[in-house]
Amino acid sequence: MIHTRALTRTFPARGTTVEAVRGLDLDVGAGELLAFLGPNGAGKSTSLRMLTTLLRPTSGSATVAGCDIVADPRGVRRRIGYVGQGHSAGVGQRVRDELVTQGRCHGMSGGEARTRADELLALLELDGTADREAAHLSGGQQRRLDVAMGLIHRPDLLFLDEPSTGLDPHSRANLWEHIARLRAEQGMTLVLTTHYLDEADAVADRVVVIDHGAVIADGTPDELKGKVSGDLVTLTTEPGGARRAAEAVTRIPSAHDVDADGDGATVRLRVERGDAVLPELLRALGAAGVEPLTLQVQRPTLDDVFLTLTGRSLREDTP
Ligand SMILES: Nc1ncnc2c1ncn2[C@@H]1O[C@H](COP(=O)(O)OP(=O)(O)OP(=O)(O)O)[C@@H](O)[C@H]1O
Repeated sequence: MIHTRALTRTFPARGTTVEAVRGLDLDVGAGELLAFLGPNGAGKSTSLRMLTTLLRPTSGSATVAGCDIVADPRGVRRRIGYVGQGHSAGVGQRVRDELVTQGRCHGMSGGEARTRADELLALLELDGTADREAAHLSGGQQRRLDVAMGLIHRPDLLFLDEPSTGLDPHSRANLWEHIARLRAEQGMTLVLTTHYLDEADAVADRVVVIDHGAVIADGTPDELKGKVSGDLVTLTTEPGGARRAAEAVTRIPSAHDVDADGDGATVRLRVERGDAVLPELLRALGAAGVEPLTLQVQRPTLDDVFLTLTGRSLREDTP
C-alpha cells in the first residue's frame, strides 16, 4: 500500500538546512495499522505530509495506494483520507452539511453525499449531532467528525496525524474504539502519528520509531520491546538492606544492571524473564537474610526501547 525509498525532505532555516526526514525506506501492507512514534520535531508530520502529497519530497521516491506521490498526486488523493492536526470543519457549519459538502468536493452527487454522510454519522456515533454546529461539539466529537470527513470518499488508506492529542482519556479510548471498529468492518490501512507510548503499544500492529528524521526501529510492539535487555525488577527492603540485597541478587545468573538506590532500601535489576526468576530471587535474598518488603516486575515499555536506542526518554522530549 505504501512503498518509500530514500524519501527525504529538507527545509532551509536561517542559513542552515533542517533535515526533517532523512532517507525514509518503508513498506506498508494493505490492512496494516502502522504508528510513527517519536519526540517533537522527529519528522513524523513531515513524513505524513509527503505521503499525503501536501509536501513535495526534496529527494527519494514513494508510491501510495499504487500512485507516485510526485508524478500522480491527484491519484494518491483520490485513494487516501487525511486527518490533520487541526479541526477540518468550517466555522458556522452544521455537522451533516459539512460532510455533504466534503462529499460534493469529491465529486459525489447530492443524494450520494447525503447517504454517505448519514452512514458515517451512524458509524462514528454522531447521529445525534447532525444538525448542530460543528464548532459546538465536544473535543472528542469534533475529532470523530474529522475522521468522518477523511472517510467520506471511502479511501483504502487513512492517515491520522496525532488523532488523540488534546483529548481526555475517556475520549481517547472512545476514539480508538471507533477506529478499531472501522478497521474491522472496512479492512482499511491506517497510518498514524502519536506521542502516546501506551497508545502506540496498544493499537498498532507495527511501530516505526523516528528520531532526528531517521527510522531507528521498526517492528511490532513486542519485537521492539524484545530489543530491551529484559524485565525490570524493583525490590524494596528495610532501610539499609539494599546493599546486602544487591550483593545477593548479583549471584543470579541472568541478573544484570543491578543497582542499589542511594536511599539504601531499593534495588533495581534486569533479568531475562522476571516472572520465572522470582522464586530464585526470593531464595537468594532469604539465604542472605534479607526480607523484601515489596517486589515489582515490569515488562519493558516502548519508552525503554527509545531509551535503549537513543539514551533519552521520550517522556523527557514530549510535553
Ligand atoms: N515548513 C518548515 N520550515 C522549516 N522547518 C520545518 C518546517 N516543517 C517542519 N520543519 C522542521 O522539521 C523537523 C521535523 O518536523 P515535524 O513537524 O515533521 O516533526 P514531528 O515529529 O511531526 O513533531 P511534532 O510531534 O512536534 O508534530 C523539525 O525540526 C521542524 O522544526
